[in-house]
Amino acid sequence: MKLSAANLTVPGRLTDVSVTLRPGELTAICGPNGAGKTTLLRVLAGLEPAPVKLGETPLAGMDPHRRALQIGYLSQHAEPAWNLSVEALVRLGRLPHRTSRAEDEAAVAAALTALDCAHLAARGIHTLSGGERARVLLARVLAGSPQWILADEPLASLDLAHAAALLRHFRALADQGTGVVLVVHSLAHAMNHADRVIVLDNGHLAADGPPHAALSEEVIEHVWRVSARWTGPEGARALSL
Ligand SMILES: Nc1ncnc2c1ncn2[C@@H]1O[C@H](COP(=O)(O)OP(=O)(O)OP(=O)(O)O)[C@@H](O)[C@H]1O
Repeated sequence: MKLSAANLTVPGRLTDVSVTLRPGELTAICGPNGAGKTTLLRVLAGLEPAPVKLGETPLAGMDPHRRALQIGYLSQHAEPAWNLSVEALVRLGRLPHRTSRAEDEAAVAAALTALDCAHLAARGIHTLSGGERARVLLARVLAGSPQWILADEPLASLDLAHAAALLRHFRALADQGTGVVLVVHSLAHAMNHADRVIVLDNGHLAADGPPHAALSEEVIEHVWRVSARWTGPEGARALSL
């Protein structure tokens, strides 16, 4: 089912933004600081009142339990209040499901493994490094096996190897039909790994399309006010400033 918003306006934050996101695609949302990326992601996750639809059903009227099964959201500044063990925290991702204990445990184990967190399972979340904590919080989202994953800067605190592994995992999920929507600041990540890029500029939709078009040098100059050149082969492009 598509996730769509038509003529979305959040006063002072988004102006007349229309997007239709498709399952099975990896979509990157890019834009300068304050452009409205987090606001758009939160709205698409149903966390702020707005005319967003999943298929033909308005998110606002959807049963919260059903919505939680469909949409997994990772906040940019998630900070668990309690020092739960990593395993207990990731298990919270199973809360919307009414499945057997064995199924839940299998999903938790798979999510921990996918994010390279299995060795941290018994640790308290407050004892982890920033990057480890970021991986665990994303593992919690993955454990819920949502149809849509909306993640706000999931790569921001990951080292090179974990970022590469996570991008491969997102690609595999998208190829299996999950809708993956990521806020990213690295335009090279968006260019090389996304199927589609949405560019926001000061609350407005500046571009929406395949990466080579949405992140053309002209768009980058216009939106980021930076003169930059793409170099290197397709799939491994680098941005030279
Ligand atoms: N709760 C709020 N109330 C009022 N204004 C807000 C609120 N949250 C964000 N804003 C403003 O809305 C604009 C968009 O913010 P948003 O967090 O969506 O930007 P962003 O593109 O995610 O930025 P960044 O790259 O810095 O994380 C900014 O000008 C911000 O100051």
